[in-house]
Amino acid sequence: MSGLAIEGVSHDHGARRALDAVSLRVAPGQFCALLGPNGAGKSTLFSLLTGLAALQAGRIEIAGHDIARRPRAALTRLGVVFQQAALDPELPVMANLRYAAALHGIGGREAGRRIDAALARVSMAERARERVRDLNGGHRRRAEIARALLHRPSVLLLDEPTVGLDAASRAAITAHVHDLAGQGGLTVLWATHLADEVAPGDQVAVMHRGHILACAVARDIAPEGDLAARFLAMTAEPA
Ligand SMILES: Nc1ncnc2c1ncn2[C@@H]1O[C@H](COP(=O)(O)OP(=O)(O)OP(=O)(O)O)[C@@H](O)[C@H]1O
Repeated sequence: MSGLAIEGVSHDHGARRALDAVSLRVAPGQFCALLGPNGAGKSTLFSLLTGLAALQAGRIEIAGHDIARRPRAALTRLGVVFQQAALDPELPVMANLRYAAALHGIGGREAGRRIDAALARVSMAERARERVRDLNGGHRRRAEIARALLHRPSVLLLDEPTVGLDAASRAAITAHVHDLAGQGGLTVLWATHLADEVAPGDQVAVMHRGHILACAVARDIAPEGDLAARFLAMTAEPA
């Protein structure tokens, strides 16, 4: 399948099991929230999806390419927005994106076209000439998302992309990325510990202590509509 497939992935950090037989499928064009408290294993899963850590057990396919057997093919289909900023704050958005495009071997007019398109997708076209340092937190994150779209990935990973943002910026980024999936056809895996970033029609994988506890449409996990309360109940630690 051309979305994202994770099958039976287990991972140990020394004696500590961080992931235990994790399986998850995200269909093409679907937005999936990976919802887990601190220590659930989200970062470990992301490091496997991005090829930063080697798979110990199980299988990962990105847009139909097995990450262990065809890492290059798999990783070129993947866009990643890391928690840490990937843009140079002293440079304008445009210069940052030209550099990022060059890293993908994209230059000249094609780079200009891709940058314009990527910025337009996150409503940032008018900020191309501003220095990253001068942008507010929400616009910085949107510029990071534009960077991740330059090579036209089919799967986009975002690792807690709203950390440190105010409520309005959080809502704007969440809406933009939902649009990238719904209208743009991107497959999105969005790691968060905030249930209010999930729309009722989103797929949600609830993760806790290295396990996927539930994977379904949000309104099926919390039929009364209170996903935050349901999430807390599912992941509550004994007092
Ligand atoms: N390098 C490491 N060495 C040892 N244990 C680790 C290492 N990285 C993660 N762990 C442990 O693995 C488990 C999963 O951690 P991970 O960082 O993947 O979770 P997370 O859901 O991303 O949490 P957070 O939101 O706090 O980053 C935790 O128990 C953590 O302490």
